[in-house]
Amino acid sequence: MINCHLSELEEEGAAKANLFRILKYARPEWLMLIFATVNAIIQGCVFPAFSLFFTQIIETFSPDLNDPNWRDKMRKDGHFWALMFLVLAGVMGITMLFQATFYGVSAERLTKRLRSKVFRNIMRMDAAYFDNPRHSPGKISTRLASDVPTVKSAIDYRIGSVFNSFVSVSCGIGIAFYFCWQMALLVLAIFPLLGVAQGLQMKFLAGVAGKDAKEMENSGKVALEAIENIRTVQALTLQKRLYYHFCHHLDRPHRMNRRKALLQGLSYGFASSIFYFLYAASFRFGVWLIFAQKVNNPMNVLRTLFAISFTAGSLGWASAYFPEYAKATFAAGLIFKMLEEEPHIDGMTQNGKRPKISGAVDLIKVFFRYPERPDVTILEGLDLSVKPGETLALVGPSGCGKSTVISLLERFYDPLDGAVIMDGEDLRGINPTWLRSHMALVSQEPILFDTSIRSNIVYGLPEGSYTEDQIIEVAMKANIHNFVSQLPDGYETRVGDKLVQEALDKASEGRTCIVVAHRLATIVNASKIMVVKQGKIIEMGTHNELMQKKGAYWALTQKQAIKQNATSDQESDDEGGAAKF
Ligand SMILES: Nc1ncnc2c1ncn2[C@@H]1O[C@H](COP(=O)(O)OP(=O)(O)OP(=O)(O)O)[C@@H](O)[C@H]1O
Repeated sequence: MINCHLSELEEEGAAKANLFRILKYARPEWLMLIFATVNAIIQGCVFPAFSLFFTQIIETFSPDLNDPNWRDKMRKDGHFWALMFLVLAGVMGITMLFQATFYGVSAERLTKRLRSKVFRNIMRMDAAYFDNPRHSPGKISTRLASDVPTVKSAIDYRIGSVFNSFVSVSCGIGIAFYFCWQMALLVLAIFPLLGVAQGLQMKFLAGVAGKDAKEMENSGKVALEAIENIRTVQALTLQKRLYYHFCHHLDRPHRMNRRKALLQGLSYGFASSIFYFLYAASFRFGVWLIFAQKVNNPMNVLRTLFAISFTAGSLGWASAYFPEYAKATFAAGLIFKMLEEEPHIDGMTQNGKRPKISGAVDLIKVFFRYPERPDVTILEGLDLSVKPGETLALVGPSGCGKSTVISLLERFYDPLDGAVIMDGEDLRGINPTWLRSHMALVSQEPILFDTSIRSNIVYGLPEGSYTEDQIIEVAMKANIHNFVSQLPDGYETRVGDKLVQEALDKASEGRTCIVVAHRLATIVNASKIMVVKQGKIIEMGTHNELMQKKGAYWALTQKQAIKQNATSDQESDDEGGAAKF
């Protein structure tokens, strides 16, 4: 997991973020975090207090039976210390409640803010950003879905246990040295052994788990491939061979699991016996200290021992925070890098001019390469000019750069050299939202069949398998029923690219129109036709002019006529190669 994040960080050119950077993003939650931390600190005092109270209870229940008032004393002390435990219960409950709530709420608020900020920043990005495979939809959605929530574990309730345990252990050590420093030194010398034993155990288990997972993955791969290609497997009678192959891969991880069980047992046994060894050594030493008259109150030996051993347990909870924190720093590194990324063309900026747009378009000596294909020049000094209200058709072989011209006009990309000018203004100076709101981009692929609306809805269904009501229900769900009902022919209105062309012709009245046409029949009436080849305009004129010229355009029309004849039997000809050059 960590290795995978490390390589991702390198790929993204990001660095691990630390707690302070994460906290910087959690600024609005600071007050809540401080309040939760104060509670964690107060809670940290509960265990040291408990260790002291515990000794007092032992003392209360070991009365001096020669004292005639021992019953009264025990009753009084018993009630008092019971009350003290009640106080601890209250403090523990309240501090836990506040900690869990306020750390939890802060973590959720941070996650929500980060998620929306990351998404907003993604929305600002330009087309080149999305062309990059590192920003594929899968990667971006993983960042939003899993990496953002991982960041929150740096400031959720687990961080409370770190403060809590720090306070707890410090107070425990303080109490221990206060009551019997010799004993404190001994206990502190032995305690790290317990930590070492547990640490070794964790490390050893993690190591084995890594190799194990890899082996298991191999056997899983065999199973997956075999099942996916079961027909081939059966046809070639490979079942037996695959079975042995699968078992072979299983063998190693399961053998390791058995070994792991034994080693796990050994390390658990070792770690837990160390705990009692600590007590054994401490009591033995305590007795020696008392008889050597180094301690005058025997109870102080217990106070010292309990102070450290009761508080040290909290270190275990605190240690649960660090692996989560490590993951959070990686995830935060990736997320913060995404937040810091600045688009070359900011799709949501408020900056830029908002000139009156009448639709005069000029491309002046435009050079362009896609950032993801820097070695291929798509446009090589392309010049183009359209007056307001004119219709310009771009024709040319597939891949010659027609759609690229549209992308530059929409300012999805900026040219490498030259300029795209709208009404005398370089696009780079115009506010992108303003620019785009004055344009309509209509896809060239018709998505409807050239028949009635009714037939489009029931397309492919056998006659009689649907009712009139069902057709209307579907149209209502698609929110087109009202629109369709208002048409003169209602559900019998013919749709399809003929109608689409009509609608486009109407919509383009009085507007500048740049058409990337695959079917030349659709552009015969264009005010200007330009033929693009190898990133340049090689021919320009009206349909009649270009036909008379008998050049590249004429050649294209001839090619299309031949192809169209060849495919005339097909119902839909638009996407069927014939229309494409
Ligand atoms: N985002 C991109 N990144 C890299 N290369 C691209 C990108 N978009 C298009 N291209 C390549 O740029 C060249 C020009 O593409 P463009 O879409 O402008 O051609 P076209 O003339 O519109 O083609 P068609 O008639 O097939 O739609 C093609 O080789 C295409 O593969």
